[in-house]
Amino acid sequence: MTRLALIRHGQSQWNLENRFTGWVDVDLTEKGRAEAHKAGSLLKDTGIEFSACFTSVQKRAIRTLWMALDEMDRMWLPVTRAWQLNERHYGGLTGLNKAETAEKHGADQVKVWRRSYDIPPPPLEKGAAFDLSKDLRYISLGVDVPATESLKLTLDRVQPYFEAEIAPRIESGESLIIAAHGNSLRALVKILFDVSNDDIVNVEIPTGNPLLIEMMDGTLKPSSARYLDGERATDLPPIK
Ligand SMILES: O=C(O)[C@H](O)COP(=O)(O)O
Repeated sequence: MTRLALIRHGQSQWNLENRFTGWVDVDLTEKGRAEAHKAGSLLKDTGIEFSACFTSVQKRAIRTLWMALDEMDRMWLPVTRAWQLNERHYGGLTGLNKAETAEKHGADQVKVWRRSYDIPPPPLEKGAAFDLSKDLRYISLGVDVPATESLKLTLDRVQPYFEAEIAPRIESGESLIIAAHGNSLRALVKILFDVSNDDIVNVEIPTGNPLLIEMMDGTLKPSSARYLDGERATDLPPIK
């Protein structure tokens, strides 16, 4: 049986402050670190041997993976860091408080920006605060930092990477871990569970709670899926 474990990073400092984060490289809170440790403990209890891990180039996901692997006593596993697994870029909303933004623009508009499939937040102005186009990691990777991303634009960078680098290894029978972000994982869930553009609005990924997906051998088709921390589980799309 091939498994894929998806882990959204533990609570971040800006999750705690309820601020739109996107590509800003905030770290985990103490609660987020505890969530990462618990994620590792839950994965260890499954007894599953994973062969490799993938994460983003953002420290909240990288550190979550490190701490989970530490709990699993598997820190030696290969880890690939890919910008394609970064959180969705929140554009001009980056750094703003989500509640204040809802007061200013209306809760419905914020829900559209946060959870709709193809409507991006307003773009971030070049040179504005949180403009990461001069960030050394993206310059060294030759990445053109987006001004904003809808979930569709996020999926348009996640999917090719997943299909090129991760899917073939799952199809060959490897069990893998992906530690990433709320919206880059929503993109992956949309792909794996064939979720419609309308239904993806209702998919939420909890922090630091491994989503363990069992795949039909040799395929990318989920046969079962569950969050390992049942008390913090959110609704999953149906398996078709
Ligand atoms: O980027 C962020 O603000 C969070 O990591 C995800 O935010 P969201 O749940 O509002 O999409």
